[in-house]
Amino acid sequence: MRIAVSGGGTGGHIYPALALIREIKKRDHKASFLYIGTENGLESNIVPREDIPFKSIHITGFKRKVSFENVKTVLRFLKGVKDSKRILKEFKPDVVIGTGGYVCGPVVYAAAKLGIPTIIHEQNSVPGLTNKFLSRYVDKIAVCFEEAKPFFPEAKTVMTGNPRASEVIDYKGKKGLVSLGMDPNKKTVLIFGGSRGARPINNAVIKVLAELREKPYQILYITGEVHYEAILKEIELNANPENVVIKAFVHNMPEILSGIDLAVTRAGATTLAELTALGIPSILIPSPYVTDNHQEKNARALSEHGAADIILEKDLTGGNLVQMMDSILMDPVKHMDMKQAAKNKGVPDSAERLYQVMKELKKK
Ligand SMILES: CC(=O)N[C@H]1[C@@H](OP(=O)(O)OP(=O)(O)OC[C@H]2O[C@@H](n3ccc(=O)[nH]c3=O)[C@H](O)[C@@H]2O)O[C@H](CO)[C@@H](O)[C@@H]1O
Repeated sequence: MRIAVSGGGTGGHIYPALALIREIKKRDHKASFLYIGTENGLESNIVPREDIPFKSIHITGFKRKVSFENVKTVLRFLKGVKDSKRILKEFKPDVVIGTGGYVCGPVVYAAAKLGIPTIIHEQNSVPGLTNKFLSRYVDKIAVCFEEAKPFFPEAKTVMTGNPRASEVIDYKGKKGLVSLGMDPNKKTVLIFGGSRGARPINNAVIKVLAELREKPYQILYITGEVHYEAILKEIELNANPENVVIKAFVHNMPEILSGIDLAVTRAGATTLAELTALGIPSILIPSPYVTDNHQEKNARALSEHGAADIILEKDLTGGNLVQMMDSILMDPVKHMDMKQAAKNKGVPDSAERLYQVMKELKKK
């Protein structure tokens, strides 16, 4: 099968696409792939590491307010459609799949207009603008939350889950933590603010760094690439406790996740798919800056089942974060219950489900 994939901007849209490609490679050795992204999204850094052919188009997202920028965006969209058509005609895919981010708009729209079978993958409980727009033109819409279904035409929509769930369950043990110099015999908390990091989470963590030194657990704290240098400068004064390892970004997240006991994070949908597939309890601090507040809805879909605790950003302090981490890690019964509840929400066979949808589309 020849498959063109498009998804970008942030990790939450890129990693599901890569996980799907990885799954298909295992099952169809002859499959070939083309990834279409932008030069300024995280995809231009992440995808080439995976040895997948990468082409870029130039496109920007719509501003929600009326502005002249939007006129330029429409022009760029039309140019993006033209460029996508040229790339697609050359590659001749059997199926085109979009995994979110505004780059998918022109690519998947162009594919639909060329009569190529198309799918969009919506990771969130509330769809973004691009997927709402594309849902009219595509053949299938794959979703990860029951809550997302009502936003799309029923006949086209299918529940697959997020392929990243299938990728992370292939990793076992604490090799990833040990490679960072961490102790495999200690309980571990992973703190990160999604794929780009989150300043409010960083602010809260920095304030309690010294206090964390006394804890019987260790912490892997990922700041996000753009915040890293500033954070290091800020904590020079406090000195970094030995049980806290600080990184800007890790490229081997599945290897890390298999070894952790608790995650403190934003409520990005791909992160949640990973945590639930592995049955990892979490403290979620949803970003309030996303479309339709979808992260809080993602988070509630877990917390309502006991799989996660939520701290809203407006209530976040270093103090209540540490208190909540302690209350989960120091209470084995609560920890076990949350693990089980998280696992119950996981969809570990997502990649296979999505691949089936693609195969059926190709047959038609
Ligand atoms: C601000 C914004 O618009 N965020 C959206 C974006 O989030 P974002 O890109 O942060 O997405 P997620 O939290 O869903 O996924 C982050 C991904 O990056 C990986 N990772 C993270 C840190 C690191 O050091 N290494 C690493 O590999 C995680 O394991 C995960 O696979 O896409 C998500 C999925 O559509 C949405 O739910 C989020 O609302």
